[in-house]
Amino acid sequence: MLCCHKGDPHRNIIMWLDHRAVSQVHRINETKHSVLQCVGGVMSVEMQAPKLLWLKENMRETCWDKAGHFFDLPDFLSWKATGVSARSLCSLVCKWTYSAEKGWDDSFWKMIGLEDFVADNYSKIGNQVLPPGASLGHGLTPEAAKDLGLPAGIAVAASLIDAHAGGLGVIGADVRGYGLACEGQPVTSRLAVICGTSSCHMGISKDPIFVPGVWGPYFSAMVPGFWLNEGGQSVTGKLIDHMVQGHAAFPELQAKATARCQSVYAYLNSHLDLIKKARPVGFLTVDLHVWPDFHGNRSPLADLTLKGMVTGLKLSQDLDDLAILYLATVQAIAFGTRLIIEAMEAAGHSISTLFLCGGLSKNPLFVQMHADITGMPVVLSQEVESVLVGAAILGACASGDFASVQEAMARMSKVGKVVLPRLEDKRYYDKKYQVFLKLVEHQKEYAAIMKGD
Ligand SMILES: Nc1ncnc2c1ncn2[C@@H]1O[C@H](COP(=O)(O)OP(=O)(O)O)[C@@H](O)[C@H]1O
Ligand SMILES: O=C(CO)[C@H](O)[C@H](O)COP(=O)(O)O
Repeated sequence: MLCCHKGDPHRNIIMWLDHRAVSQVHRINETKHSVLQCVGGVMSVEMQAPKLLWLKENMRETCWDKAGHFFDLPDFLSWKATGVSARSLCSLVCKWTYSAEKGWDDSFWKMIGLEDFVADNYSKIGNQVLPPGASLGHGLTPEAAKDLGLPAGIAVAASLIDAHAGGLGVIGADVRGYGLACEGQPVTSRLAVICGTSSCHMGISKDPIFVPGVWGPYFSAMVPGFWLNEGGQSVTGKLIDHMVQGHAAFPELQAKATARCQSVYAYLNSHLDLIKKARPVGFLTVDLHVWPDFHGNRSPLADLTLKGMVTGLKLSQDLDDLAILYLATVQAIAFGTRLIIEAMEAAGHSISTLFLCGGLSKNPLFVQMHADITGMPVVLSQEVESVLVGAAILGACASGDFASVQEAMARMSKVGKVVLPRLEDKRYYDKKYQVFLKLVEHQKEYAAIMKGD
């Protein structure tokens, strides 16, 4: 989020999934600057440096020269709540190239043409940095308290990015008694997957691990004292909505779901159960395959030019076709998670259990497909809004209820349900995964053919 001092107050935000800064991110990546090592070797177009450069190059007079501060959303919210413009270590490290050990790297900002920040000692993007959970100023200001209907002075914590708050809300749960492979193992064997509009894959380690195409290692950016690697998929919930809502049978689906007082996804899931006959539901996509990068690939390919692909379409467009296309899309997202996990494991992570949260974790089909396709058990939290649990953990630390984030995590995250993989279906998913990998290989070949003379 970027906040301008003057200009149109209704248009002072750039959304996280905004991809306008393509030319800027290419130039940033061409510098091969050492800070890029901590974003998987390639900076994402979604990060703040390319967006800032875009603003300087395209809105110099109306925004760049006049802006008081440039904020990430969580820092903007804590500033509005307390009047304190200190930034969270999480946002600066994960999105703005700040290093927990070395601070800002002047040479990077100079090299990409944003030397202005160096000259004014980073006052507009943050020169006071606090660990997530630290108490900010004097808490909620009287003005913010009035807006929120809360007492003034309530403790406000230095924030976490939403995905990181979700990770904090699930990854530390006590798993004793569920027979999970991660029981009695270090917390580093758990991968938190926060699945909403997009998905984020948060793995932690005791020592820094460099995973090509996966962001990090970021020290203490999620769990204090641990390094964080963050994989991600730029559109997941958004992709499912897009595929379903854009289908010719969507009006029929909507009418039928409304008549049953169900969400379209609950209706589709029960429709798939009806048409699967005796076979497992996942087998309905034997000849329908999707590559899910409709908005580029964030991890592990780090290629924003990639596009979505569907193979196996027929002339019919009825509710069965919609349901099967929806299933193939859900599966494609789960295959994307498998690809990210493989990249993380190849670099040194050892992951045995997934902890899912976010809007998509409310969808039982999405959860089961993640278990089946990765071959790992999926833990769902008791409190489905785990991002809010993460925020509450930070608040509890800021108000002094817990001495450390780790202690608050262990006490406040709770396992709700465990979904096991159907290992008997493994061979089928292994074959579909082979096709999945071929799709991207072929897409790259098409691009090369079209580039040739
Ligand atoms: N009850 C539900 N059943 C199935 N899918 C859901 C449900 N609720 C939300 N979703 C999916 O989750 C996505 C939004 O997730 P959410 O975590 O709310 O978003 P954000 O990441 O923007 O905070 C939607 O795009 C939708 O696909
Ligand atoms: O910052 C992120 C990753 O670090 C998330 O992608 C961001 O929080 C947006 O999430 P969503 O698109 O699901 O709302």
